[in-house]
Amino acid sequence: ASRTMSVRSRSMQVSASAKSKALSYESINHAVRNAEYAVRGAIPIRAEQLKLILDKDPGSLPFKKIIHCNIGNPQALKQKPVTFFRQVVSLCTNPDLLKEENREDVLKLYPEDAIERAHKYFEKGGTVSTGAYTHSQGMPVIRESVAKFVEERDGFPTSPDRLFLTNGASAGVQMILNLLSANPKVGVMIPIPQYPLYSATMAMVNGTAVPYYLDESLGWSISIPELERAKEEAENLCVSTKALVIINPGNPTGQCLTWDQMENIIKFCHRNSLVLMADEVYQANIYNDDLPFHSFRKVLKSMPMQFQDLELISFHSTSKGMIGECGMRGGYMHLTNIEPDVQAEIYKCCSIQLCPNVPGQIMTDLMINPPKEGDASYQTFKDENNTILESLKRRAAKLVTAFNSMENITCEPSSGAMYAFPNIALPQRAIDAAADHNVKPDAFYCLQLLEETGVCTVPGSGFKQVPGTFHFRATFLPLEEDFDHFIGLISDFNTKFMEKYRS
Ligand SMILES: Cc1ncc(COP(=O)(O)O)c(CN[C@@H]2CONC2=O)c1O
Repeated sequence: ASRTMSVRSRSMQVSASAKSKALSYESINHAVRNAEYAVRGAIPIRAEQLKLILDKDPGSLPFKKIIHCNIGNPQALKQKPVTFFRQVVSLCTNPDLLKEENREDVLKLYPEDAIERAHKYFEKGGTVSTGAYTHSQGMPVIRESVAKFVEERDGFPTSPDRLFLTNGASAGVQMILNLLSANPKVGVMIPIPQYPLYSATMAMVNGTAVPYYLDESLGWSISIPELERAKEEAENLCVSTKALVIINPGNPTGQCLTWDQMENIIKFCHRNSLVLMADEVYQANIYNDDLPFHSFRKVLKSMPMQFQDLELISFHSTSKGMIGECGMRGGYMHLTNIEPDVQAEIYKCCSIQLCPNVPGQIMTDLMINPPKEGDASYQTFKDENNTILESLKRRAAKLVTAFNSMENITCEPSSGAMYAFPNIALPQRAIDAAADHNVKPDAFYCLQLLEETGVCTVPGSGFKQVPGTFHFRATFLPLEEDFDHFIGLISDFNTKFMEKYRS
């Protein structure tokens, strides 16, 4: 019987391999195949391979570790979580810690205000357990808190019903891009360079990405004539543009918009009947006091009545700021002037996903509603927050200055976000060598940098760029104690690279 079984199972295997697979590269949705996401593309994939080699044989490569500067993932580079936030989330996920009979013991480990805050999520408008599905838009008690945050930040009230908590900003962005892309001739304007969530998602939903170029010579600013040009070019291709994506502060470029620039963008969207998608995930990552963050909602609400029907969708995330809670997958999207029947469709999409994850919802509330002056945990929170902010400011300035001191490299200031995006004037011989290796020139530079130093970055081609220009993106997230070493690795590599390929 066992022999029969083995023959039968072998014959079934043969038949399976002989029959073409139901799921083959050729048979899958080509829209998925067309999507590209360089932040975790070829260079980071190679970095993972090198890491496995180092794990097996530590001395086998010209460096001891990989420095992952390809992704804005602060806690992966040893940034500590904010104490109060993790105290509250841990209290919420272990119900025994909130039982009255355990209070005396729990108070030995947790401050009273953390226990008090944790209870809030299990009261009216909250949940019964972090393991239970919540309202499709997220817990009402948290959406009320976000509405209060928005009103205090902007000076204009909003309703919790216009807020949707999301599994990171990505989930919200993808839902809206999908909703917009009614057919392949619908266009969404996206910045170049851009965070590739946008171009990848537009490919996946069979929409048309309508690129508009940021002006590197003007600090990556957005020009209205360029927006007009891009939209007109799309119209000439019979593409009907429905939305404009703005990332402010910018990723990968780090620029921050001024109030006037934002007003002009709103006017452009209004006169062209475009939905404005405001990606504001880096709103707390502000390093230049002369360029403070303003939300698009605040600017819009401050403008004359004629603009007050502009359709605006704003996105926020727990992945950035001073907290870097990327893995918690928290965030929200905020609808302004979106038609009720369209909001109902967005609600349906959220309901199909059931609900955003509950720890991420709680982290979203903690992000926008941290300890206040007078709370037991306020001083610790304030010290932790300011320490991280001041360090990010120093690292941003230091990395940009370092890039500007390297041969054939120039770099615009990083006034916000988590990245520097230097421009490399690659010698022709390097461009030719890249062609010989069948890789794009800036990818060739990034690959050589990785193979020789362990520093993992993302080539500018992964964010798209003006043809004939070359860039790469590096985060400034390595801890300050490692920062000089990190910069030295890139600087020494660049000197050797330019020496080797100097025309
Ligand atoms: C501009 C922008 N929008 C949205 C997101 C998505 O964030 P969530 O984690 O909330 O989904 C990111 C993440 N930043 C990516 C990830 O790390 N490095 C990056 O460039 C981003 O940079």
